[in-house]
Amino acid sequence: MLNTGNIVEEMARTQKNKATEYHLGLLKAKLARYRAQLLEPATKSSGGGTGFDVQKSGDARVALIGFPSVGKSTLLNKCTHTVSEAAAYEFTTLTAIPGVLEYQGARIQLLDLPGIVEGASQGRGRGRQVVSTAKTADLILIMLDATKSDEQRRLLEIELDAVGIRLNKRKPDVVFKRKTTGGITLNTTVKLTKTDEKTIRSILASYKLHNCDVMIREDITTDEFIDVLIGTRKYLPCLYVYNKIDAISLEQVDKLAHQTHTVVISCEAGLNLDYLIKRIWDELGLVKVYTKKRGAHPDLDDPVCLRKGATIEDICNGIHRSLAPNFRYALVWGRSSKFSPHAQKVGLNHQLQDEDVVSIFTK
Ligand SMILES: Nc1nc2c(ncn2[C@@H]2O[C@H](COP(=O)(O)OP(=O)(O)OP(=O)(O)O)[C@@H](O)[C@H]2O)c(=O)[nH]1
Ligand SMILES: [K+]
Ligand SMILES: [Mg+2]
Repeated sequence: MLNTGNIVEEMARTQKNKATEYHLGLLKAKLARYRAQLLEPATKSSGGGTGFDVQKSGDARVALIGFPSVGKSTLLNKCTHTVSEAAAYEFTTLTAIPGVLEYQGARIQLLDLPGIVEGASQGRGRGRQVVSTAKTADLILIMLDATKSDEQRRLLEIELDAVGIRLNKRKPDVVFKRKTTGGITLNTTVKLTKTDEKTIRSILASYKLHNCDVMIREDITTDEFIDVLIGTRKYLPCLYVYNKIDAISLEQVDKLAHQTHTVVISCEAGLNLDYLIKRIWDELGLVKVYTKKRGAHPDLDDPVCLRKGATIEDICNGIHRSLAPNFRYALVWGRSSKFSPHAQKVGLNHQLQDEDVVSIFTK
C-alpha cells in the first residue's frame, strides 16, 4: 500500500543530481498516480472528488480560493447583489455561494467558497470539495490577507497543484497517442535538457504504456510529462488578490503590487475593486459583440458575450439554436473585418474580435 507521507520523505532525501533525477522521475509518476486515485469520486459517503452542487451560469465562472477570514465573502458582498455572511471568525462560509458580477455586458459568476486549510487536497475540512470546485472555474482568484506572511501564497499553490490544477501555465506541447500494437515511438523536435529519453521511457513503462506515439515539441520537465500522461490536468489562469491593504504600509503595498498576476485591494475601504474587476475581465479574455438588424443601428445596449476565439457559429448558437442551420452569411464590422471600416461578408467559422458588430442573414 502506498503512503504519501513516506513518498514525500523519500523525495526530500533524494539528491537532485543527474543520476537520481531518473529515480525521482519514477517516484513522481507513482505519487501522481496515487493522488489521481485519491481524487476519483469514491463512495457516496466520503464525498469523493466532487465539488459543490452549484449550477454554472452566465458567461464565465470565477472561484474564490483562500484561507479562512481573508475576506472572500466580503468581496462577494461588495461586487455582486448576493449577500454571503462575513464575520471575524474563521469558517463563516460553509458552502459555495454564487453571485453575479456584471461588467461590460458580461455576466460573470463569482463563487464564494469556504476557507481552506493546509492539507485541503488530502481531504482536510471541506478542502477537497473546495479544490474540486476550483477545477470547474474559468479563472481562479487566490485571495490572500496582506497582513499575513507570504507563505500563504505558496501553501495554496501546493494544495491546488496536488489536485492537478496548473496555474498560469500552458499545456505542455506534447502529442500523446495510445495504440494497441507497435511498441513505443518517441520523437522530440527540441533538445531535452530537463529530462531525458530514458526517464520518459521508464515512466511510460511504469504506467504500463507499451504501445504509444509520443511527440515532444518543447523542452519539458519530467513533471510536465507526467501531467500529459495523467491527462486530467486543468490549466487555469489565476489572479493573486491581496486584500486588507488598508492595514499595511504603503511600502508593503508597493512590494505586493509589483508581483506578477497580482492585484492589491481593500474590500473594507473599497480600494481598487474596479481595477480588480477589469483585470478579471481581461484574464477571462471575453469578447463582446453587438448584433445589428438590417437597416437598423447596432444594439449597443445588449452585447453578446463570447469566449476569445469565438466564431459566427458561436454567436448564432448563443442567440437561438435555429439560427446556425438556416444560416446564409453574416456581415461583420470592426476589428475582425479585413475591409475595416467597411463590412466583410463571412461564413460560420469566421473568428470574432472584441466590439465587432454582426448582422446575420438566414435562408
Ligand atoms: N481590515 C480589513 N478587514 C477586512 C477587509 N475585508 C474583510 N475584512 C474583515 O475580515 C474578516 C473576514 O471576512 P470574511 O469576508 O468573512 O472572510 P472569508 O474569507 O469569507 O472567511 P471564511 O468564510 O471564514 O473563510 C471580517 O471581519 C471582515 O470585516 C479589508 O479590506 N480590510
Ligand atoms: K470569516
Ligand atoms: Mg466567507
